[in-house]
Amino acid sequence: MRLLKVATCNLNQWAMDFDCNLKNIKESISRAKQLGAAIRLGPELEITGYGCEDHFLELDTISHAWECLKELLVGDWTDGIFCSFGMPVVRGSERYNCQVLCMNRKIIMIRPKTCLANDGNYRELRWFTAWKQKDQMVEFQLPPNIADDISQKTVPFGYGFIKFLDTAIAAEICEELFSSVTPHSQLALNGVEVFMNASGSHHQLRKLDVRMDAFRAATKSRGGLYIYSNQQGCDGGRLYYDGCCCVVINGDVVAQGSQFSLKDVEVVVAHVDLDAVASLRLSSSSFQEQASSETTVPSIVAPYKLCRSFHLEEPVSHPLKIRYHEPEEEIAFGPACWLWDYLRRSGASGFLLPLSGGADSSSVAAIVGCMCQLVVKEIDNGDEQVKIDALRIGQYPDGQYPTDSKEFAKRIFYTVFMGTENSSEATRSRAKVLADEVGSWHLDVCIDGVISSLLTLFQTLTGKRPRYKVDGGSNTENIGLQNIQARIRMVLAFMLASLMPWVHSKSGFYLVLGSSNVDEALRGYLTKYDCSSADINPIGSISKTDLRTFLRWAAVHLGYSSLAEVEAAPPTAELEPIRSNYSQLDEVDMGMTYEELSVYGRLRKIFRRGPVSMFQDLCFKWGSRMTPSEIGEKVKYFFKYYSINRHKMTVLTPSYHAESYSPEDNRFDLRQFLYNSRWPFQFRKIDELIKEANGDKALLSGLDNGDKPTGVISDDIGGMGVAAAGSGNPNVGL
Ligand SMILES: Nc1ncnc2c1ncn2[C@@H]1O[C@H](COP(=O)(O)OP(=O)(O)OC[C@H]2O[C@@H]([n+]3cccc(C(=O)O)c3)[C@H](O)[C@@H]2O)[C@@H](O)[C@H]1O
Ligand SMILES: Nc1ncnc2c1ncn2[C@@H]1O[C@H](COP(=O)(O)OP(=O)(O)OP(=O)(O)O)[C@@H](O)[C@H]1O
Ligand SMILES: NC(=O)CC[C@H](N)C(=O)O
Repeated sequence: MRLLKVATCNLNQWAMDFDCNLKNIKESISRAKQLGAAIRLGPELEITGYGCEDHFLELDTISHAWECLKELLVGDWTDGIFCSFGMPVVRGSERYNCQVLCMNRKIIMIRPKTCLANDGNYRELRWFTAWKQKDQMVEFQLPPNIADDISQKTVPFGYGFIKFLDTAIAAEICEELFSSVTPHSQLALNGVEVFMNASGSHHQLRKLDVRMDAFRAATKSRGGLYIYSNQQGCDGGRLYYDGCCCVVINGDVVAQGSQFSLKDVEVVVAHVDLDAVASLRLSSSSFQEQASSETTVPSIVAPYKLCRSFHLEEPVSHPLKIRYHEPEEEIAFGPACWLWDYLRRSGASGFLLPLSGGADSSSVAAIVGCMCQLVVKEIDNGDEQVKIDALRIGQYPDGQYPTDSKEFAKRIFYTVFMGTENSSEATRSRAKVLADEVGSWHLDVCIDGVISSLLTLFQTLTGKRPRYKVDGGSNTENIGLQNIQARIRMVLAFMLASLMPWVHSKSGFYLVLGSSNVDEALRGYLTKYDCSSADINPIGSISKTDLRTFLRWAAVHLGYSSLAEVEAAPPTAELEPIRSNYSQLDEVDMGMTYEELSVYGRLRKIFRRGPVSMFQDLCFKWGSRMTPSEIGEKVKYFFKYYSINRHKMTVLTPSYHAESYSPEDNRFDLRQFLYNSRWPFQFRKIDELIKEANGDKALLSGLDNGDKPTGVISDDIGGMGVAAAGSGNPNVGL
């Protein structure tokens, strides 16, 4: 037997905070050593933090990373433990994203990433070059100050693996695992038994199974020990890195860390028998045949043993059932943890949320409540760092600390209902009841006085006073009157957020939370610079359909029972007067349902459909209940409003990135914002197709929601109901 104990970790790094990152790295090594591990793996670019972005272009960033690495190497950190550290390295005139492999105060090898992540949220090619040379490693000259201090001048650099006396180990860096030609397949045939994947991978709803399936597939038939490490938390941007460090052997998960947590450092270990890997490989004739003819990958020798022979001091790790969160839990915990990191790192004293009693702002209130619950739970579990942060943010007197989530919420969370004559008693009271359940400090204000002052000012200036449509006003007047209310709310929200702490004799400021959802953004059904313009938004990339499912879940599982009523109410902006024969409803106003918007949103972004191909897809999907010309009208209507309002995406409040259908313009869904909203060429094509399909007469039978006409659209494109994280959702891109 070759018994090997390995440790991997989730680290809550912060881009450019080298002290914080180094502290976490040291803590993870200490714990790995205490647990008796022979290997410690950390996340991708852990020394700088993964999300440094253009700071990677600064040479300071590279030299600080070396300075931190030197500190690890001159101390006893790497004594007796093989460590992988993630950091950027400059070689000549190229910058590489590397795993630096060290042991016993020496660098054994530097492995640059060969396949960079450059889709969706990732832009690694902007900062790094992919290492392309696969046939030999090169000699890397260490920076002089490092070389002197660790008495080592050079180190092998490149693609390859390390032959220890009792096993062979290689790095595989994040995206490489998901690429078409994976390093691990070639390395396994070269005899590599242990793979160390350092990753910087963000949370996306229902994505975890894609990752877990990849680890299992990498090792199930060809055998192998796969160790995965990831960042966890908000490292300074819109992404939440979702940890889930784990260890997999021959397709079985034997250790799995948390996906959502407030901890700065989480270390998991596994104790495995590497002979199980050798034995599986030797039982496969095809593996041996292919191994015997595989091109030789460069390797270097490290004269150390990492394994122990048979002993009974500790059992080997057994296969575990993989833990997947339900999507509703993902919506609660991911944004809650992201908010906590943001809050404690921003220097703010809490959050302020304009709470309308509607589905969106109520979801945000529930997420903040969930954050408070997690904080109290973590303090209860003995997490000192969470306690220190909570005491500081909550400004507790000496000797007191949070023991109750509602009490904590009262200190750090203001909610404010800003009613007008157009608000209903139902929404006002729903806001109040939910605030009581969550524990926030709730304010209820009437802003009619401010609105009428503005209108009087306008009248003095122009001699005219706009009227609502129901009172005989034009469309322009109607929109103008709505937008005044919406924008005043934004101004008032920021005013309260900066001055309420002063009113309550507290220091600091509160961050304003936004609560617009992805569908409203996509359709542009929001006022530019209204209450959707906030400091940060935890639900900005989540669809209304998913939020409603979340509300039903949260009513039960977070204990905020009033959310069930919030969910059941029809969505309304309450910006127009309510009359016996009129009340404003979102779906009527928008000219489409939220469910339809979800379908358009997914087809547009995830399936990269333009107007014409979206029309074609929807003919298959909706063909049994709508005519092609009806579908054509719907598609045109959607694209018209999408394009008219695309400019609003340029100023969208920074949002937690949770979904691959997000229309967020700044980092993820990069598009122009001035369109010809008549789409003349595309709409003409749709008209031609309708004509060819014989217009209104052509009804396709047997093809509806559940059918998958083109093999592209899955039947869950409308929302969360169907697929949970572990159920193999085909819609998630990594
Ligand atoms: N191409 C372009 N590039 C850059 N900017 C452009 C632009 N076209 C217009 N604009 C600007 O955008 C303005 C129009 O946008 P905006 O001011 O938002 O106004 P608008 O989109 O006309 O109206 C807001 C809509 O949101 C709805 N709504 C629903 C629910 C809630 C809320 C709420 O806020 O609570 C609002 C409301 O009913 C109304 O239909 C123009 O006046 C102009 O300043
Ligand atoms: N009466 C109100 N009091 C406080 N805030 C409000 C009020 N009306 C709207 N807001 C704020 O403005 C945001 C946008 O308003 P909108 O009417 O579009 O609501 P929404 O996006 O449907 O959200 P909700 O479902 O929370 O009403 C809301 O999410 C909320 O934060
Ligand atoms: N850092 C990376 O290489 C990211 C890879 C991949 N797209 C992921 O999300 O996991």
